[in-house]
Amino acid sequence: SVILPVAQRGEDILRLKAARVADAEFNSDWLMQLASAMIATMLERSGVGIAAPQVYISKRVIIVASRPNLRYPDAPEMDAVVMVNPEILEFSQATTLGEEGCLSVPNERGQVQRAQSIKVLYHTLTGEVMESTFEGFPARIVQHEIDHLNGILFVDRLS
Ligand SMILES: O=C(CSC(=O)[C@H](Cc1ccccc1)CC(F)(F)F)c1ccccc1
Ligand SMILES: [Zn+2]
Repeated sequence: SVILPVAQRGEDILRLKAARVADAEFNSDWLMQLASAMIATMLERSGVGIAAPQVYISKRVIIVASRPNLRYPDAPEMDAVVMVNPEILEFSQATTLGEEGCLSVPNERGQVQRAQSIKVLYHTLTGEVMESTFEGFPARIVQHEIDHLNGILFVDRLS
């Protein structure tokens, strides 16, 4: 499906606080098409996540799709999870330092401190409310993507 352009560091869209998806938008063709275009764009750029502001849509939608990779060889293989209006309800006290990269900050990698596990409340594309716990690399991706919804880039958090 559609591959979208990805905003790069320095573009204002990446620094905005994204708007919540309105109830009327759930189950809409618009939201479905946005999610599938985000997934296609993420896969094309071989990412493990992506946030709507990165494709110039300032709305609170993220995709999380962990897979084993060079840096995290034992990362779980996950089907892409679409999270609408995600909120982190709990952060573990335990944190881990781990390498991150970003499709909006090419050619840069860095060590970021993140909570080892988190409890997230989010809506599915159909508006169903989900509450899930994530650990390790998937938890890291969720925190990285929710940062994008709040105008934060991983380079702002380099240790
Ligand atoms: O697949 C990537 C490319 S960067 C990436 O997939 C970002 C997600 C991400 C990678 C690594 C840690 C946390 C989040 C995607 C972004 F920028 F749209 F959010 C990768 C980079 C470093 C470590 C492991 C994997
Ligand atoms: Zn990023």
